Amino acid sequence: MTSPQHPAVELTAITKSFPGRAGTVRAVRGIDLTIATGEVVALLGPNGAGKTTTLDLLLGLTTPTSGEVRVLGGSPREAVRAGRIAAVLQTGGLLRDLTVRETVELVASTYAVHVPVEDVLRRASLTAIAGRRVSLCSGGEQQRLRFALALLPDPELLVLDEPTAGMDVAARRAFWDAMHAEAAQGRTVVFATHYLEEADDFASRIVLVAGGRVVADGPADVIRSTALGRTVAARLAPEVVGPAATELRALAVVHDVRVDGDRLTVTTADSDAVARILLTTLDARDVEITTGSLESAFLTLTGSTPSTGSTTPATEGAAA
Ligand SMILES: Nc1ncnc2c1ncn2[C@@H]1O[C@H](COP(=O)(O)OP(=O)(O)OP(=O)(O)O)[C@@H](O)[C@H]1O
Repeated sequence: MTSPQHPAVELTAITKSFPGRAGTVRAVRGIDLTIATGEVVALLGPNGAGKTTTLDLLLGLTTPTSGEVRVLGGSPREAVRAGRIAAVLQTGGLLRDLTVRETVELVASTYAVHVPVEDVLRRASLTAIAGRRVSLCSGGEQQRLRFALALLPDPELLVLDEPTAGMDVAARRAFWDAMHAEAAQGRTVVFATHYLEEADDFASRIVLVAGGRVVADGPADVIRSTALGRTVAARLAPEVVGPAATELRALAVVHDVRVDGDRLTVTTADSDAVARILLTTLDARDVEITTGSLESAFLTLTGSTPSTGSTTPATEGAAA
């Protein structure tokens, strides 16, 4: 299924601008991104971060203003034409009067070669509702139908734009269960999401996008520690707490020290060093090291919240 000699995705110095009433909207402002075959990558970012534009570039639905997009070693259009890349987009053409199976059969008839219809229905957990009219399907079921359609050409790369938007928790879980099975087959999956938990739970790598740029890229725990460092908490003898807080605040690797009774909580870039001091020179008890939440990391890195974020792309050429 794979072309190991090429990365699945190579974006080099990509920019994309759109003309807008208030001037040029710079939706993507210089993204370099390489995604290896078999990776499951979340593009996580607030509204207007440039996620959809980036996915559109991968799918050849739009071309970059500058820079180069390579997909599976060729152009996006070549990959789409060969059925090597497929997408589940937020909206898009389902015929309401057809049943689920009829929809899959219709789209299958447009491919010279495709995966058997019953196979994709099963993989998208649609077999039980294959006879249901599309107009009677829930939003989650319609997304699973779009997913089934994306599986028909047996793509190497699946691109999903907020595939679970509007789904309840159970529907979201069912959707990702189906996606997990596809990823386990070695398919590369790139998806955009506002949901931190979704990125954290499902992706092996998170690319945090804000204002048309990549602001962090790595496993969720790396992103957390980049943004926040870690927290070391411990209990100390009451007479030691005050001087210990002063001593720790003086260290360059310490961001913050909070005192609550005999408990000290230290936010630091070097939790090992702080734990060592607490244990060896301050005789601390109950030492705990934790990483911050991804939610806080997101706030620190992008300056906005993931689901209600208001990071706006820069405009230029407008009278300020
Ligand atoms: N065709 C277009 N014409 C003008 N501006 C556009 C166009 N497409 C996108 N934009 C603008 O570019 C910016 C980035 O949009 P994009 O849809 O890529 O962000 P996003 O991260 O996917 O946001 P959301 O999470 O809200 O879908 C936004 O300010 C958007 O309004």
